[in-house]
Amino acid sequence: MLKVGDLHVSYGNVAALRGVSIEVEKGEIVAVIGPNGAGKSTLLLTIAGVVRPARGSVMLEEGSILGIAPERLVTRGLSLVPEGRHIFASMTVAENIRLGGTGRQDKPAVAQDLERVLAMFPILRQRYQQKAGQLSGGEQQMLAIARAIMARPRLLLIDEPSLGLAPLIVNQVYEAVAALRQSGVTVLVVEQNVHRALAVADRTYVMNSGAVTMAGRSAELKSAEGFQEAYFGFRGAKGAVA
Ligand SMILES: Nc1ncnc2c1ncn2[C@@H]1O[C@H](COP(=O)(O)OP(=O)(O)OP(=O)(O)O)[C@@H](O)[C@H]1O
Repeated sequence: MLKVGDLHVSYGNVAALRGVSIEVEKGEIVAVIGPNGAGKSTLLLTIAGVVRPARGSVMLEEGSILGIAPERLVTRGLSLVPEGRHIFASMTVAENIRLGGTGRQDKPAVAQDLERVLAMFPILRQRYQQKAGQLSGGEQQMLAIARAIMARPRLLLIDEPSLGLAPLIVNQVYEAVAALRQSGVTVLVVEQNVHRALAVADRTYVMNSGAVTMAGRSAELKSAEGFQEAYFGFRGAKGAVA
């Protein structure tokens, strides 16, 4: 579904990605974990066409998508839920959700998808006519995911869905992410919360200082030899990754 090869990205003289390669198979949930500043968001933003790499390749289903603008990538089946959600606070929940389907011609299917996201996030149905700015952080995260789903992505990129949310709300958000698999959406999620990422993802990449330092099946990764070093970049205290 997605093949990223040898990506190099710099912001001025800060090297954010130093030769990152990852692959995501159709139907998988794949996580990218790593500490602050590892380059996780930069990786997602580069795949989504927001940031231009100095070098490397990004292939979506065999075709290069490098240099294609984010709004055009949506029509190619790739949507991004950015960190910080970026919902429109002064618009209603309904208006925000409908924005995700803008540009789609298949109106009956849009109506079906609307029902699907409201079934997935019942709280959004309850808050349907409220201003999005009145929602809690967790509800806004759900709204951002719902809006992205309305574009019918085949590949959904999600940046730090648990950021700043209470554990109970994080559960709901992650239940929704897990449920996306049933609707045939492939997911690449960036997460600082190692426990959540490993619980939801089939496979996980560990990043540190702009490079992939470890990768494997999530179930095996946490207890794998060298995981602490891969995550922290040095031998961290045993059990330090929660
Ligand atoms: N717009 C920018 N301008 C300059 N440097 C940046 C910019 N965005 C990110 N960086 C730097 O690039 C590196 C990678 O940052 P990035 O946000 O991709 O990491 P991250 O793993 O997503 O971290 P976090 O979890 O804190 O968002 C860091 O050193 C960061 O300071």
